[in-house]
Amino acid sequence: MDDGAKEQRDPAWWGRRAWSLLSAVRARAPLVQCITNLVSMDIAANALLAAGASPAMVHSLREVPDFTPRCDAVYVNVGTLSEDWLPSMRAAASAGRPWVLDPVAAAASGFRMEACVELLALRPAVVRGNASEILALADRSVAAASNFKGADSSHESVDALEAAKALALSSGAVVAVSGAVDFITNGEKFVGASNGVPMMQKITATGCAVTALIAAFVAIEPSDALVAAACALAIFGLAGEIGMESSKGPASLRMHLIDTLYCLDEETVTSRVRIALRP
Ligand SMILES: Nc1ncnc2c1ncn2[C@@H]1O[C@H](COP(=O)(O)OP(=O)(O)O)[C@@H](O)[C@H]1O
Ligand SMILES: Cc1ncsc1CCOP(=O)(O)O
Ligand SMILES: [Mg+2]
Repeated sequence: MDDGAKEQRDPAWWGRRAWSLLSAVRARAPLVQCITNLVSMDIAANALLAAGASPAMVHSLREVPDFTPRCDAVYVNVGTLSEDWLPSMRAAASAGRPWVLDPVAAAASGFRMEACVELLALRPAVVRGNASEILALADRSVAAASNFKGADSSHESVDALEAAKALALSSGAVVAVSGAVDFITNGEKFVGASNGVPMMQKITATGCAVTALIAAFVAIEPSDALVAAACALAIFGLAGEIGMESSKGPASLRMHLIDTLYCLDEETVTSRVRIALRP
């Protein structure tokens, strides 16, 4: 077992790591370029701001040479992919900044799957998807199944563990599968983050927002994308958990989740983040 793995067997270590990364995001306000889908722009930008980062929804190809090199991280999301945006995604992903991919509804079409596969070859630090997206991407398969649900998952995160491992090994990226338990792997280690509430699935683009948050954490910790991704997922889930205590349904949860993300303090993060290295 390496030294990192020894530390990571201690749940309290994760609480301290999550707090130190959130504090660093607040202190350093990393600039995150987001080339993300039209549905998610608002919640992703608000989640980044509430966490202390600076979002910039900049997607013109002509702005990439000037703008992207000045960013601390890049977030690419194919949720409302079009021919026009793919060149910007390629260029931003190739600009030498750490970047993160959200393969929304990867199996929706051959065009989308090919785009995801091409982007994967540009070495994202992290790929975060729901279980159906990670299963499809690992297989490079376009949906034939009758239970295909587009941007929503028709699988549990635990169903995609092997796929996540294979995808991490074939791409070199850290792969995060979200769900009741979020699983994060580099192909060797598996970490589980179990904060969150099921109602988060009833708010559109929560997955996109947490991938944006992963990009902000990767900006702070580019050399350990596994830790960055696990801590971002747990922090976002914790904000959902606490936000749910004051919410009646998806719309109020959206508001309370963002407020909670903004207000999280050291005591709450260190005592309530639930991350564990899996055997
Ligand atoms: N059953 C669940 N219980 C707790 N949290 C969940 C559950 N399902 C999803 N989440 C959380 O909701 C967020 C979005 O995940 P998910 O719904 O899997 O992504 P997507 O929106 O891309 O389909 C993540 O933070 C995840 O941890
Ligand atoms: C509904 C929808 N349609 C295209 S992108 C999108 C949002 C998907 O968000 P998430 O992946 O977080 O569910
Ligand atoms: Mg998604």
